[in-house]
Amino acid sequence: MTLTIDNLSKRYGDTVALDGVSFDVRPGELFGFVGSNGAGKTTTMRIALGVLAADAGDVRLDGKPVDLEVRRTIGYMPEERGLYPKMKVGAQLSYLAQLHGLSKSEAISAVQRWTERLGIAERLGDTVDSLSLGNQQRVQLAAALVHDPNVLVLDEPFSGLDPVAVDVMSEVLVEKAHSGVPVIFSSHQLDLVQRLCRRVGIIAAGRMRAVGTVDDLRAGGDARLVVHAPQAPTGWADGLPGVTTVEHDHGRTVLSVSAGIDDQQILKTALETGPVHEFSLHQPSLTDLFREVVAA
Ligand SMILES: Nc1ncnc2c1ncn2[C@@H]1O[C@H](COP(=O)(O)OP(=O)(O)OP(=O)(O)O)[C@@H](O)[C@H]1O
Repeated sequence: MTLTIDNLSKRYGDTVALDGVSFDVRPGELFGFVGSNGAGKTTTMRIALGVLAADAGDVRLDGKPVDLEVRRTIGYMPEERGLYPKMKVGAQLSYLAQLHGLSKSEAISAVQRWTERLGIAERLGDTVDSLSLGNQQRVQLAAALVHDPNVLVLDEPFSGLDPVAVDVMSEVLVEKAHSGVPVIFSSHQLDLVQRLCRRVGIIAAGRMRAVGTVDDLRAGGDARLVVHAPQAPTGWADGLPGVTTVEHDHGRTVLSVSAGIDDQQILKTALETGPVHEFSLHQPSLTDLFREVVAA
Protein backbone atom coordinates (compact mmCIF):
# COMPACT_ATOMS: atom_id res chain seq x y z
CA MET A 1 0.00 0.00 0.00
CA THR A 2 1.16 3.55 -0.72
CA LEU A 3 -0.32 6.51 1.13
CA THR A 4 -0.35 9.56 -1.11
CA ILE A 5 -0.84 13.04 0.28
CA ASP A 6 -1.55 15.23 -2.72
CA ASN A 7 -1.44 19.02 -2.62
CA LEU A 8 -3.40 19.50 0.60
CA SER A 9 -4.48 22.97 1.63
CA LYS A 10 -6.39 23.87 4.76
CA ARG A 11 -7.32 27.12 6.48
CA TYR A 12 -8.80 27.73 9.89
CA GLY A 13 -10.32 31.20 9.46
CA ASP A 14 -7.39 33.46 8.61
CA THR A 15 -4.79 30.87 9.63
CA VAL A 16 -3.27 28.97 6.73
CA ALA A 17 -2.56 25.58 8.33
CA LEU A 18 -1.54 23.76 5.13
CA ASP A 19 -0.44 25.22 1.83
CA GLY A 20 -0.02 22.61 -0.92
CA VAL A 21 1.37 19.75 1.17
CA SER A 22 2.41 16.69 -0.87
CA PHE A 23 4.39 13.55 -0.10
CA ASP A 24 3.93 9.82 -0.12
CA VAL A 25 4.60 7.02 2.30
CA ARG A 26 5.58 3.81 0.57
CA PRO A 27 5.01 0.15 1.40
CA GLY A 28 7.29 -1.03 4.18
CA GLU A 29 8.48 2.47 4.95
CA LEU A 30 8.79 4.16 8.33
CA PHE A 31 8.32 7.83 7.45
CA GLY A 32 9.19 10.54 9.98
CA PHE A 33 7.07 13.68 9.84
CA VAL A 34 8.76 16.57 11.62
CA GLY A 35 8.07 20.25 12.11
CA SER A 36 7.81 22.92 14.79
CA ASN A 37 4.74 23.37 16.96
CA GLY A 38 1.87 24.52 14.79
CA ALA A 39 3.62 23.61 11.52
CA GLY A 40 0.70 21.49 10.29
CA LYS A 41 1.52 17.87 11.19
CA THR A 42 -1.66 17.05 13.11
CA THR A 43 -3.81 18.77 10.49
CA THR A 44 -2.16 16.69 7.73
CA MET A 45 -2.60 13.44 9.65
CA ARG A 46 -6.21 14.14 10.52
CA ILE A 47 -6.96 14.85 6.87
CA ALA A 48 -5.09 11.67 5.89
CA LEU A 49 -7.36 9.71 8.17
CA GLY A 50 -10.48 11.41 6.86
CA VAL A 51 -11.54 12.90 10.22
CA LEU A 52 -10.96 16.41 8.89
CA ALA A 53 -11.77 17.70 5.41
CA ALA A 54 -9.17 19.53 3.33
CA ASP A 55 -10.08 22.72 1.47
CA ALA A 56 -8.18 21.39 -1.54
CA GLY A 57 -6.08 18.39 -2.49
CA ASP A 58 -6.69 14.76 -1.63
CA VAL A 59 -5.41 11.66 0.09
CA ARG A 60 -5.28 8.25 -1.56
CA LEU A 61 -4.39 4.76 -0.50
CA ASP A 62 -3.08 2.80 -3.44
CA GLY A 63 -4.82 5.33 -5.65
CA LYS A 64 -8.20 5.03 -3.86
CA PRO A 65 -9.68 8.00 -2.00
CA VAL A 66 -9.92 7.52 1.77
CA ASP A 67 -13.62 6.79 2.27
CA LEU A 68 -15.27 5.12 5.24
CA GLU A 69 -14.31 1.63 4.07
CA VAL A 70 -10.66 2.53 3.45
CA ARG A 71 -10.50 4.40 6.75
CA ARG A 72 -11.32 1.19 8.64
CA THR A 73 -8.08 -0.30 7.36
CA ILE A 74 -5.96 2.52 8.84
CA GLY A 75 -4.49 2.35 12.33
CA TYR A 76 -4.50 5.80 13.92
CA MET A 77 -3.02 7.15 17.12
CA PRO A 78 -4.40 10.65 17.63
CA GLU A 79 -2.34 13.31 19.41
CA GLU A 80 -5.14 14.04 21.87
CA ARG A 81 -5.37 10.26 22.47
CA GLY A 82 -8.79 8.75 22.28
CA LEU A 83 -9.38 6.19 24.98
CA TYR A 84 -12.32 5.94 27.35
CA PRO A 85 -10.68 6.54 30.75
CA LYS A 86 -13.19 4.53 32.81
CA MET A 87 -13.36 1.50 30.52
CA LYS A 88 -11.18 -1.55 31.16
CA VAL A 89 -8.20 -2.00 28.85
CA GLY A 90 -9.21 -5.44 27.52
CA ALA A 91 -12.87 -4.56 26.95
CA GLN A 92 -11.92 -1.30 25.26
CA LEU A 93 -9.40 -2.82 22.87
CA SER A 94 -11.74 -5.65 22.01
CA TYR A 95 -14.56 -3.15 21.35
CA LEU A 96 -12.31 -1.05 19.08
CA ALA A 97 -11.14 -4.13 17.18
CA GLN A 98 -14.75 -5.16 16.57
CA LEU A 99 -15.60 -1.63 15.41
CA HIS A 100 -12.94 -2.18 12.75
CA GLY A 101 -14.63 -5.37 11.57
CA LEU A 102 -13.05 -8.20 13.61
CA SER A 103 -15.28 -10.93 15.04
CA LYS A 104 -15.43 -11.24 18.82
CA SER A 105 -13.05 -14.22 18.96
CA GLU A 106 -10.60 -12.57 16.49
CA ALA A 107 -10.72 -9.43 18.60
CA ILE A 108 -9.98 -11.32 21.82
CA SER A 109 -6.96 -13.09 20.34
CA ALA A 110 -5.64 -9.86 18.73
CA VAL A 111 -5.99 -8.05 22.06
CA GLN A 112 -4.10 -10.85 23.83
CA ARG A 113 -1.33 -10.84 21.22
CA TRP A 114 -0.78 -7.08 21.14
CA THR A 115 -1.03 -6.47 24.85
CA GLU A 116 1.56 -9.21 25.42
CA ARG A 117 3.79 -7.73 22.73
CA LEU A 118 3.51 -4.28 24.30
CA GLY A 119 4.02 -5.45 27.88
CA ILE A 120 0.56 -4.53 29.20
CA ALA A 121 -1.13 -7.95 29.27
CA GLU A 122 -1.40 -7.92 33.09
CA ARG A 123 -3.39 -4.68 32.89
CA LEU A 124 -6.26 -6.00 30.77
CA GLY A 125 -8.66 -5.86 33.72
CA ASP A 126 -7.67 -2.34 34.82
CA THR A 127 -9.38 0.86 33.78
CA VAL A 128 -7.32 3.09 31.47
CA ASP A 129 -7.20 5.99 33.93
CA SER A 130 -5.52 3.79 36.57
CA LEU A 131 -2.51 3.28 34.25
CA SER A 132 0.62 5.43 34.09
CA LEU A 133 0.75 7.80 31.10
CA GLY A 134 3.36 5.59 29.41
CA ASN A 135 1.16 2.52 29.78
CA GLN A 136 -1.86 4.46 28.53
CA GLN A 137 0.20 5.24 25.47
CA ARG A 138 0.99 1.56 24.97
CA VAL A 139 -2.75 0.86 25.14
CA GLN A 140 -3.26 3.62 22.58
CA LEU A 141 -0.74 1.95 20.28
CA ALA A 142 -2.46 -1.40 20.82
CA ALA A 143 -5.73 0.32 19.80
CA ALA A 144 -4.10 1.42 16.54
CA LEU A 145 -2.80 -2.11 15.88
CA VAL A 146 -5.50 -4.56 16.99
CA HIS A 147 -7.32 -4.65 13.66
CA ASP A 148 -4.13 -5.42 11.72
CA PRO A 149 -4.18 -2.15 9.75
CA ASN A 150 -2.85 -1.69 6.21
CA VAL A 151 -1.44 1.72 7.13
CA LEU A 152 -0.34 3.26 10.44
CA VAL A 153 -0.69 6.99 11.12
CA LEU A 154 0.69 7.97 14.53
CA ASP A 155 0.68 11.48 15.96
CA GLU A 156 3.61 11.90 18.37
CA PRO A 157 3.60 8.29 19.59
CA PHE A 158 6.88 8.78 21.48
CA SER A 159 6.02 11.88 23.47
CA GLY A 160 6.28 11.38 27.21
CA LEU A 161 7.64 7.82 27.03
CA ASP A 162 10.54 6.59 29.16
CA PRO A 163 13.54 5.06 27.32
CA VAL A 164 12.30 1.47 27.76
CA ALA A 165 8.88 2.36 26.39
CA VAL A 166 10.57 4.24 23.51
CA ASP A 167 12.43 1.02 22.66
CA VAL A 168 9.24 -1.06 22.74
CA MET A 169 7.41 1.48 20.56
CA SER A 170 10.35 1.70 18.12
CA GLU A 171 10.63 -2.07 17.76
CA VAL A 172 6.93 -2.44 17.03
CA LEU A 173 6.92 0.33 14.42
CA VAL A 174 10.01 -1.06 12.68
CA GLU A 175 8.47 -4.53 12.74
CA LYS A 176 5.20 -3.26 11.26
CA ALA A 177 7.06 -1.40 8.53
CA HIS A 178 9.15 -4.50 7.74
CA SER A 179 5.93 -6.44 7.29
CA GLY A 180 5.12 -4.11 4.37
CA VAL A 181 2.84 -1.58 6.08
CA PRO A 182 3.52 2.11 5.39
CA VAL A 183 4.00 3.81 8.77
CA ILE A 184 4.00 7.59 9.27
CA PHE A 185 4.63 9.18 12.63
CA SER A 186 5.24 12.71 13.80
CA SER A 187 7.82 13.50 16.44
CA HIS A 188 9.91 16.27 17.91
CA GLN A 189 12.60 13.73 18.89
CA LEU A 190 14.76 14.20 15.83
CA ASP A 191 17.60 11.94 16.94
CA LEU A 192 15.06 9.13 17.17
CA VAL A 193 13.59 9.99 13.76
CA GLN A 194 17.09 10.02 12.25
CA ARG A 195 17.82 6.61 13.76
CA LEU A 196 14.52 4.93 12.82
CA CYS A 197 13.42 6.40 9.51
CA ARG A 198 14.77 5.99 6.01
CA ARG A 199 12.68 8.87 4.67
CA VAL A 200 11.46 12.01 6.37
CA GLY A 201 9.44 15.10 5.59
CA ILE A 202 10.07 18.48 7.19
CA ILE A 203 7.10 20.85 7.33
CA ALA A 204 7.27 24.51 8.33
CA ALA A 205 4.35 26.95 8.42
CA GLY A 206 2.12 24.60 6.42
CA ARG A 207 4.59 23.93 3.60
CA MET A 208 6.76 20.89 2.97
CA ARG A 209 10.28 22.24 3.05
CA ALA A 210 12.14 18.98 2.48
CA VAL A 211 11.17 15.39 1.69
CA GLY A 212 13.64 12.61 1.07
CA THR A 213 15.87 9.99 2.56
CA VAL A 214 17.70 11.01 5.70
CA ASP A 215 20.97 10.15 3.94
CA ASP A 216 20.26 12.34 0.91
CA LEU A 217 19.07 15.27 2.98
CA ARG A 218 22.10 15.05 5.25
CA ALA A 219 24.47 14.78 2.29
CA GLY A 220 22.89 17.87 0.72
CA GLY A 221 22.99 20.06 3.83
CA ASP A 222 25.79 22.32 5.04
CA ALA A 223 28.54 20.31 6.78
CA ARG A 224 29.41 20.85 10.42
CA LEU A 225 33.02 21.55 11.34
CA VAL A 226 33.98 21.03 14.97
CA VAL A 227 37.05 23.03 16.02
CA HIS A 228 38.58 22.84 19.47
CA ALA A 229 40.93 25.78 19.80
CA PRO A 230 40.99 26.68 23.53
CA GLN A 231 42.40 30.18 23.05
CA ALA A 232 40.12 31.16 20.18
CA PRO A 233 37.92 34.16 21.07
CA THR A 234 34.19 34.21 20.41
CA GLY A 235 33.52 35.06 16.78
CA TRP A 236 37.01 34.03 15.58
CA ALA A 237 35.53 32.51 12.39
CA ASP A 238 33.21 35.43 11.60
CA GLY A 239 33.91 36.92 8.22
CA LEU A 240 35.22 33.70 6.65
CA PRO A 241 33.22 33.21 3.43
CA GLY A 242 30.62 30.41 3.52
CA VAL A 243 31.13 29.88 7.26
CA THR A 244 28.58 30.47 10.04
CA THR A 245 29.20 29.92 13.73
CA VAL A 246 26.52 27.62 15.14
CA GLU A 247 27.88 27.48 18.69
CA HIS A 248 30.99 28.46 20.65
CA ASP A 249 31.60 27.14 24.11
CA HIS A 250 34.88 27.00 26.10
CA GLY A 251 37.04 27.10 22.97
CA ARG A 252 34.94 24.47 21.17
CA THR A 253 33.26 25.90 18.10
CA VAL A 254 30.75 24.29 15.76
CA LEU A 255 30.74 25.90 12.34
CA SER A 256 28.28 25.41 9.51
CA VAL A 257 30.27 25.24 6.29
CA SER A 258 28.82 25.60 2.78
CA ALA A 259 29.76 23.12 0.05
CA GLY A 260 33.04 23.89 -1.74
CA ILE A 261 34.55 25.99 1.06
CA ASP A 262 38.31 25.54 1.67
CA ASP A 263 38.58 24.03 5.16
CA GLN A 264 42.37 24.61 5.20
CA GLN A 265 41.72 28.35 5.26
CA ILE A 266 39.52 27.81 8.31
CA LEU A 267 42.25 25.72 9.95
CA LYS A 268 44.81 28.42 9.26
CA THR A 269 42.55 31.03 10.87
CA ALA A 270 42.02 28.78 13.89
CA LEU A 271 45.77 28.20 14.28
CA GLU A 272 46.35 31.94 14.33
CA THR A 273 44.49 32.00 17.67
CA GLY A 274 46.72 29.32 19.29
CA PRO A 275 46.79 25.50 19.39
CA VAL A 276 44.04 23.46 17.69
CA HIS A 277 43.25 20.16 19.43
CA GLU A 278 40.37 19.03 17.25
CA PHE A 279 39.35 19.81 13.68
CA SER A 280 36.69 17.43 12.33
CA LEU A 281 34.13 17.61 9.58
CA HIS A 282 30.71 15.95 10.01
CA GLN A 283 27.55 15.59 7.98
CA PRO A 284 24.74 17.71 9.46
CA SER A 285 22.33 15.81 11.72
CA LEU A 286 18.59 15.88 11.11
CA THR A 287 18.40 18.41 13.96
CA ASP A 288 20.92 20.65 12.14
CA LEU A 289 18.92 20.40 8.91
CA PHE A 290 15.70 21.08 10.75
CA ARG A 291 17.12 24.25 12.30
CA GLU A 292 18.31 25.43 8.87
CA VAL A 293 14.94 24.77 7.23
CA VAL A 294 12.94 26.41 10.00
CA ALA A 295 15.25 29.45 10.14
CA ALA A 296 15.21 29.95 6.35
N1 LIG B 1 -9.24 23.60 15.32
C1 LIG B 1 -8.42 24.62 14.99
N2 LIG B 1 -8.89 25.89 14.92
C2 LIG B 1 -8.08 26.93 14.57
N3 LIG B 1 -6.77 26.79 14.27
C3 LIG B 1 -6.26 25.55 14.33
C4 LIG B 1 -7.06 24.41 14.70
N4 LIG B 1 -6.25 23.31 14.67
C5 LIG B 1 -5.02 23.75 14.30
N5 LIG B 1 -5.02 25.08 14.09
C6 LIG B 1 -3.88 25.90 13.64
O1 LIG B 1 -3.38 25.30 12.46
C7 LIG B 1 -1.95 25.34 12.45
C8 LIG B 1 -1.40 23.92 12.33
O2 LIG B 1 -1.69 23.21 13.54
P1 LIG B 1 -1.30 21.66 13.75
O3 LIG B 1 -1.98 21.22 15.02
O4 LIG B 1 -1.62 20.90 12.52
O5 LIG B 1 0.27 21.73 13.97
P2 LIG B 1 1.30 20.61 14.49
O6 LIG B 1 2.43 20.61 13.54
O7 LIG B 1 0.60 19.32 14.71
O8 LIG B 1 1.76 21.22 15.90
P3 LIG B 1 2.28 20.48 17.26
O9 LIG B 1 3.67 20.01 17.01
O10 LIG B 1 2.23 21.62 18.25
O11 LIG B 1 1.29 19.39 17.57
C9 LIG B 1 -1.54 26.07 13.72
O12 LIG B 1 -1.39 27.43 13.41
C10 LIG B 1 -2.73 25.86 14.63
O13 LIG B 1 -2.83 26.92 15.57
